[in-house]
Amino acid sequence: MLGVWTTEQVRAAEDRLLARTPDGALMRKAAFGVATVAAAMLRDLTGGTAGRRVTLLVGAGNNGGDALWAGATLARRAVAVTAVLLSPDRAHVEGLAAFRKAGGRVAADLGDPDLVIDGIVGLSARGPLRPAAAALVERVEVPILAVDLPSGVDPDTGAVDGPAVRADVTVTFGARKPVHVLNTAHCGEVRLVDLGLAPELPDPDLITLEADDVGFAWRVPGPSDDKYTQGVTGIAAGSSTYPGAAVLSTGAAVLATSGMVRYAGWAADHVRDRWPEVVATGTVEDAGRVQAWVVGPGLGTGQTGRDVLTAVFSDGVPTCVDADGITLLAATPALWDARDPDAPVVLTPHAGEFARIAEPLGITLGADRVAAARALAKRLDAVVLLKGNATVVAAPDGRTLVNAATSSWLATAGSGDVLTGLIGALLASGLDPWLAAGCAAWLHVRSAELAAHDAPVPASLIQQAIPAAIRAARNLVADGPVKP
Ligand SMILES: NC(=O)C1=CN([C@@H]2O[C@H](COP(=O)(O)OP(=O)(O)OC[C@H]3O[C@@H](n4cnc5c(N)ncnc54)[C@H](O)[C@@H]3O)[C@@H](O)[C@H]2O)[C@@H](O)CC1
Ligand SMILES: [K+]
Repeated sequence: MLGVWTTEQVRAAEDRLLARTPDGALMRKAAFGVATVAAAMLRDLTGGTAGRRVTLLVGAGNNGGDALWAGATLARRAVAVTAVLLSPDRAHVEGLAAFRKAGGRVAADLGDPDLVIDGIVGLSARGPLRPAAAALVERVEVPILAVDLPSGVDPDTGAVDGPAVRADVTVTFGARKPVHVLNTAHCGEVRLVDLGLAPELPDPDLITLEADDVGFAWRVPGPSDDKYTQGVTGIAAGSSTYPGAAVLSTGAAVLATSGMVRYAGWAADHVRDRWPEVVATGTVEDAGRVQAWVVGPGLGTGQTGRDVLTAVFSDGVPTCVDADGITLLAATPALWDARDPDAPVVLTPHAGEFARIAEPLGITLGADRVAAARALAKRLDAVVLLKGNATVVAAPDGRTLVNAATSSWLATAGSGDVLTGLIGALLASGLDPWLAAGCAAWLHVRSAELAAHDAPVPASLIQQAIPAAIRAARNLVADGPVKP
């Protein structure tokens, strides 16, 4: 599990650390980390460092100071370093002096570099790149290393509202900030330089799950388990128009649990044909006992859908509501009345579904996706999994995790149905609903990575990669769930 802290939290922690650290020591440590990564990138790109060319884009604050100190270190290693000062009067004084002393050169233009270091703006960034910086960045044709964060991207929301740096690698300091998990497309690979900040940091604002967290959370059957004790997942999905949604979500649940899966709905024959191990019936009432329900994928938004949702809620078990289920709740809020207040609900909207259900409640999906997901989770007393390139999962109590996509191959028809089935299986296994949604999101991304191999991948192949993704997560957990 990796922690993520807001810029306000990081700033306060840095102030406490700075108070007991010699002047300039933290900046030099940060800059040394930048120089080390820059040298490694140069070696990868060109086979060496001596005589290679690096251009620094230097803004007005300490972020530019980091770049200048890093430039000084590189210049001492015989790299030809040029600095373009975007605010020459406000450039970091000590950093600039060290840079010049080491043999760095100040110039008005980019030159012809092998690598560019973005030290335009860091933690204090507000809004997109200003025109002069934007014009320079637009002309960069070589890899970019961003200092702390890619300039022009909002540090706390990852939002981009105009010109911004798209980095290949971002070297950040002390703690990950929200931008690093919310906008991996602009950050590229994120490296963290340890500044010794940990003792000063409060509890993280967000977390992001790693493979071993997911492996640890996955329920492994013991010798006394049978098909019922591991949790039975119920799937109420599909219609004559969308039988495929039923097959995809049910199959994902089958592959994600060694317990049992029941299906209730129109597509029972389709489901049985593809997944003979599923106990399939026509209605929720006939389905038998389950420990969690999935409701919504391909369900339709008419009276049948409303009846199914009501029947599922009346069962009083943890429930994941997706797709048409969300649209139904948005159109007919009275459907919530059937919910047992003690039974957790997980909602899995994409941006459009989020707007549908949240806007009537006065919650809009703006640049701050974390704030929006948290507000809706609290308001509806439900876990909200907001889909997107970075998936945000907020619990009603405020716990929030972000799962960053590593590519966009998951954005394919039916992919959401697979995710829903995974969530259902994890809910049925008794996992905390927030963690269940987070682990499912992680596994979904991993399955797509394994299935895609840098090519388009249909949802049915993402589904087939589920066992391999579970194995990848579980392999990191020695002898089962023993993590302290
Ligand atoms: N505080 C510390 O202990 C440390 C800070 N470090 C560095 O210091 C950075 C923060 O430095 P600062 O607080 O001086 O601020 P920045 O360097 O982030 O920003 C400097 C100034 O740029 C201007 N600015 C804001 N948005 C802009 C935009 N879109 N385009 C152009 N200019 C813009 C503002 O006037 C702002 O005050 C961190 O990101 C990190 O790189 C590191 O040296 C590690 C230690
Ligand atoms: K930067």
